[in-house]
Amino acid sequence: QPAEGIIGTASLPQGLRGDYDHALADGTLPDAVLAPRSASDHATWRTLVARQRRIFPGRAASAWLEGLDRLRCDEAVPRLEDASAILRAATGWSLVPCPGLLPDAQFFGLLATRRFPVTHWIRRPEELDYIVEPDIFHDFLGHVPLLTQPDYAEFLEAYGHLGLQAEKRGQLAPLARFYWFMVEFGLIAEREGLRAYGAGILSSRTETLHALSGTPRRLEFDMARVLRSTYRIDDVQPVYFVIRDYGELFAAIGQAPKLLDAAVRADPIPPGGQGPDDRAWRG
Ligand SMILES: C[C@H](O)[C@H](O)C1=Nc2c(nc(N)[nH]c2=O)NC1
Ligand SMILES: [Fe+3]
Repeated sequence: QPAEGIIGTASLPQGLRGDYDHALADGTLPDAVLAPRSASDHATWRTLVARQRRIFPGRAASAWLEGLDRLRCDEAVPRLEDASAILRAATGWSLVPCPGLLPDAQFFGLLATRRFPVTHWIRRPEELDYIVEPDIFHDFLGHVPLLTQPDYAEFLEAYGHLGLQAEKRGQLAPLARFYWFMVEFGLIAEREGLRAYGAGILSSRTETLHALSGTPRRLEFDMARVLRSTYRIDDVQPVYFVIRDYGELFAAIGQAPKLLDAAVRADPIPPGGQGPDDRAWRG
């Protein structure tokens, strides 16, 4: 059973790519140590963006697509300071370079100060379809566009604060599940139809096609259900949760303190399993 969520550095998977030796106490990388971009890096980036752009119409959430367009990042690996200038003006967020996956405490600490950590390295050309760890394509294209949307921006900061508290109370496993289903693999019901806003979906061609296909189950978002739902990290998701607006995520954070305790004690629901009162999303 793949491990759920990352608790402390100790459980950071071995052999992670990325320059952890030069990482600062808050998990970020100083500009001076950042490897320059090669022509092949920019070519890999352009190929990945162009491939996703072809399947975004009718699948990607409108606020996310507007954010992507505002970031003007189709032609080359983006410079974080350029994107940060746009984000600061929109929602006060900014981007910081990091070596890769960070221990939860550092990760939550950055989110709580409206700084989103973006992995510096980019996958190799022969890894276009799948990589295990997040690279700059997943972190930037997947997570950054929606940081221009005020409700979502407010929610992710609140999630950071909640994460710092939850760590003290040993409630990280259910909170990692919330991040997985509602930040990485979230769907939203828009007037024009069902759309994806999750970073793990929109940065993967396979998952984008699968999430909006007839195959997976889709349930109405329910915080208590999500906090009990375990997941596989090495395959497309069998079940997704659907929100109706980004304000629902911020409201759920408000509910979390009382639900986290119950979730820690409750039996986890296996990936793709049945919940006690699942409400299928009927569109
Ligand atoms: C918090 C979340 O559940 C998950 O464990 C983590 N995600 C990330 C992380 N670190 C980075 N850089 N990016 C993530 O998405 N550390 C922990
Ligand atoms: Fe991610």
